[in-house]
Amino acid sequence: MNRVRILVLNAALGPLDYTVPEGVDAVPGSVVIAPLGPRRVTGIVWDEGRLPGTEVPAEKLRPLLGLVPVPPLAEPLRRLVEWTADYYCAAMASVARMVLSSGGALGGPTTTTEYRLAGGEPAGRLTAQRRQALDRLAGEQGTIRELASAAEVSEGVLRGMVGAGLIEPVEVAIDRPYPLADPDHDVPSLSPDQSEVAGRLVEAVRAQAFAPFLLDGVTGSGKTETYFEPVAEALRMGRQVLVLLPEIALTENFLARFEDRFGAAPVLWHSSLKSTERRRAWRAIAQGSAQVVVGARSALFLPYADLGLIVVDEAHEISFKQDDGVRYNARDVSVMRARFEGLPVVLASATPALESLHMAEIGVYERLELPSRFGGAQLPDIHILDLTREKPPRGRWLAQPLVDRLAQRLERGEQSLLFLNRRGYAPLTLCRNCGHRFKCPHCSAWLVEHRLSARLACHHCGLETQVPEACPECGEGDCLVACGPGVERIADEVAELFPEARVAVATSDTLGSPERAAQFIAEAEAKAIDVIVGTQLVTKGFHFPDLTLVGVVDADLGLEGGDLRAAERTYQQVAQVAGRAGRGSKPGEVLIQTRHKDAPVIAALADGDRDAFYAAETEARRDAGAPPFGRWAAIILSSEDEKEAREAAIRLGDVRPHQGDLMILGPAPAPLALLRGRYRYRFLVNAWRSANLQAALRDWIGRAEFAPGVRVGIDIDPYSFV
Ligand SMILES: Nc1ncnc2c1ncn2[C@@H]1O[C@H](COP(=O)(O)OP(=O)(O)OP(=O)(O)O)[C@@H](O)[C@H]1O
Ligand SMILES: [Zn+2]
Repeated sequence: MNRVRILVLNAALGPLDYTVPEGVDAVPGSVVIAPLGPRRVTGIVWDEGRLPGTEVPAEKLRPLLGLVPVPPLAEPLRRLVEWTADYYCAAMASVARMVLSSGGALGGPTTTTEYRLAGGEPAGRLTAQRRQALDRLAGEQGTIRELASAAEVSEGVLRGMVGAGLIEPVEVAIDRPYPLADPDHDVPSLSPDQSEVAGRLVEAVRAQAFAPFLLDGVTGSGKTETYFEPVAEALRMGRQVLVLLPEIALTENFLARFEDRFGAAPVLWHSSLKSTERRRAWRAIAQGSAQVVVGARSALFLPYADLGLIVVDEAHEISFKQDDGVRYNARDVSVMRARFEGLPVVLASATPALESLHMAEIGVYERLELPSRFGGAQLPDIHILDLTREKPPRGRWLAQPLVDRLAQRLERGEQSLLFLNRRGYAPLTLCRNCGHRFKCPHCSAWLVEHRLSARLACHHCGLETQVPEACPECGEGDCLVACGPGVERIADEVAELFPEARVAVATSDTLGSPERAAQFIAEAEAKAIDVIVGTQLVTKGFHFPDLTLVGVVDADLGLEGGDLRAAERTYQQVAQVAGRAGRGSKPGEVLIQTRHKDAPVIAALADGDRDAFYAAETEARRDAGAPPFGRWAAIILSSEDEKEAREAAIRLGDVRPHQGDLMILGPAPAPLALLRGRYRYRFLVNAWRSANLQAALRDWIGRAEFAPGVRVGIDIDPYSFV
């Protein structure tokens, strides 16, 4: 008799066994519907012998209800699901959910109903809500729910408008094909360096075998143009390509360049896609008609029918690390996927992660270098501005030499970029009268004032409140003081110094949607902006030829706090933002404001001595047994009840393993001791490379018992230490 074991997409359930009814072709990887008590569950038929579970006698098994009409998940993807779950100590079901991440795609129908404005003039007077909907929905099409959120009216209002004929339904085919990309649409002529690198990558695509590359090219060297050639080759071979980008705000720029090169847009994948777009993309990916997919990290787990190449652009970016749900690093999992599938993977960066450089050094990754900027542009001159000597006046943050350079740029009609990695107006607000500090009630964090939206916001849980007129503690009016600068405050300072300058704030608050990002890029390119004040969002990817000055407002900011990669991250951020200067024909200049001009990372930036920085950092990591020489893992215990969290931490501490190859620090209250209403305790584990870290952690946690309100999170290779 034919029985199968399935992986159910519900982490609370173990694997379940079923019989396969006559006529149902269930093979490993098939997505199936199965009965469970009175319910139906979705699952994936797994390979025999690879999902441990208790044997149920055959006569007790129920038959599967049927197959979901999607291609079975291929073997390499099943191995990737297993590997990811095992490596990151996550449930296989949670990983599998990322593969089948478009529930809607699994259903049967091939058309769906969307809505849009019917056009024409409404008869009679409109309610304010209907007016608002008409104003905001021009050019929009989507489900009622999506339109309601776009127009900020209730779904009821829109349904009423459908009834009144103001909004009309449209039948949309889910599987309508995407426009075809043409590998030979507009082929650039590459520089000799670029040609050599591109040639090597094209060869690897043709070879159809696992080959990891580190594409290490200075800012402005044309890494994108270069890796477009192996993309073109994969297209010629009829295979699919995945390009991972760290930030959705960067995609606009990328899409435009992609379209110029290939004559059609790629298929987009990110978390804010509309559900119909998601279904269409998922199905096209699984059927093989999506040629090139550009996406955020979650695109990595999709069921590509015939993948031929993976590119991870800005591969050093920490946003490739997911910090909730399955805590994985898309950069590392990309390499594993390439290995299981047998294909080349390219990690591209001007400031590679130390871990990636190390892999190149020991010969695991092949290193391809682009040592100079494209078109003869020079790397910018870098100067240190010692804030202990050049103090800005009270309440100001830009030292005089930087102000002078800004003035010069404005005079010459060139653009400047000021970088400060802090959103909002001020990181802390307090009452001048009683000293009350505005804190988030759910997190151990200050509320950040955002003047552009007149709100106080918690950057951890998203809480927002209006800025109060009076202090909630002492009741005194007009007594709030902003402490320290955020980008909005720097923008104010520039506006006061140069009232005629056109200043733009560029952060995730102001460039949150693709449309706004596109508008910002268009304005900057048209030189309608003189000074950009931005966070890490503007440090990478952007190419504005007339931008010739970069000011780093506070280079010391990233060095504070307990981040074990602080120096590396500071180096990367400053080097990336410096890389925005002088990309065209005019030379660029960078001023770095710091109070610690002798700190090794600042000195390395000043000397432009990347090799010295990486060498010193490598030695420091070796001494500390830190990655890539040793490994870290974090365990985070949390509960809504402080005492419960603390006791769980103590209990886990009591049963800690004593092994020579593991060092366990903690438990200690996390730096963010309260997050989203949960109290948090942390352990940090430092392991030798040879230790079986995951097995030790699983065994350790398995030995402790926790109250039901306690959550246990394991973070392998953590990037966040809060
Ligand atoms: N072969 C080429 N032909 C024409 N233009 C090119 C070529 N190579 C690069 N460019 C142009 O040079 C500029 C810089 O290239 P690109 O943005 O790809 O650099 P990058 O290496 O990705 O830099 P960064 O790491 O700073 O983002 C872009 O405007 C790009 O279009
Ligand atoms: Zn909060």
